[in-house]
Amino acid sequence: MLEKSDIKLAIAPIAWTNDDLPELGGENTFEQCISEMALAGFAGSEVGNKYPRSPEVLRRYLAPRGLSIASAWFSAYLLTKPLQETVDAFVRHRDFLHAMGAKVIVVSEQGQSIQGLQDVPVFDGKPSFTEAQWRSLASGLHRLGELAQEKRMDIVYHHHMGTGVQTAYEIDKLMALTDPSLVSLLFDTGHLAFSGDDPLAVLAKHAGRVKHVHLKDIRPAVVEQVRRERLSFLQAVKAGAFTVPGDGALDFRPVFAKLAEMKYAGWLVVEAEQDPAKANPFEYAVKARRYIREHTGL
Ligand SMILES: O=C1C[C@@H](O)[C@H](O)[C@@H](O)C1=O
Ligand SMILES: [Co+2]
Repeated sequence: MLEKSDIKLAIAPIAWTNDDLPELGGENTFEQCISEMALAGFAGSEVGNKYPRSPEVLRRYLAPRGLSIASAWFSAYLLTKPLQETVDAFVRHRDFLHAMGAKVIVVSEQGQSIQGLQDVPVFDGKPSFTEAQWRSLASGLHRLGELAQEKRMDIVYHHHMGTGVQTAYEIDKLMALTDPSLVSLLFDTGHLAFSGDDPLAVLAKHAGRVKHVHLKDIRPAVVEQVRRERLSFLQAVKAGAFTVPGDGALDFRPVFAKLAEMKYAGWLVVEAEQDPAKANPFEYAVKARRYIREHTGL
């Protein structure tokens, strides 16, 4: 069983306002978003672009609502820009998260990613790294891992649709090429299921590396439509490929059991971007919270 003392539950603001697609939820305010997170029973949040970037100001909004910051996404450009540019941006991001009390930093290589391109089919257009690129990604991540450790933090790599680290095979490769003491893994159920991989198998294989979890469900009929109609990642999001745990096709019970067996301690973050005009973010947050309670007792 997952222990209350080990696990903190968070929800990502992307269900209220989508940073990748600003037209989704542009009308939802920051204060509505964090108030509804707290009301739905969550203790933490990741960071969206409406959040104040001053740690002092952000804390003033979060503390009365009993929320803290679990982490936040960082886009690395290790394969396409001079290392120093990524390092400088990473240090600013790290220091902000450190001031907010977060312990992990979500990192994703975006140099050749197609996740933000509206018209590139996500199943056909993803990059595949050459051996030289894999080596330079690993060495850049080692540098970011060292910088994180200066503040006693860890980087957690986010495998993601439309990127060079999407499939189970690519995750295996990245894990094999990187030093476990410097590079940990973010396990995102929805991206693995979308990709056609078995989330549970990936979790079991890399249990020792997983230090952050995104709980996302999928609607398989929409994923099938994305394949058939050659939609992009953002078109897939708009069409409703993702939803909250308990609302889609994934059975999270074996995932929760595996996390308990491996004595996972850290954040479980509900993260389900979809169109807030179709899927009311507060109602879906409540639905997710209820599902987690029902299946974990948390
Ligand atoms: O963790 C994530 C952050 C988002 O910006 C991203 O596109 C989403 O799919 C995700 O998993
Ligand atoms: Co995620």
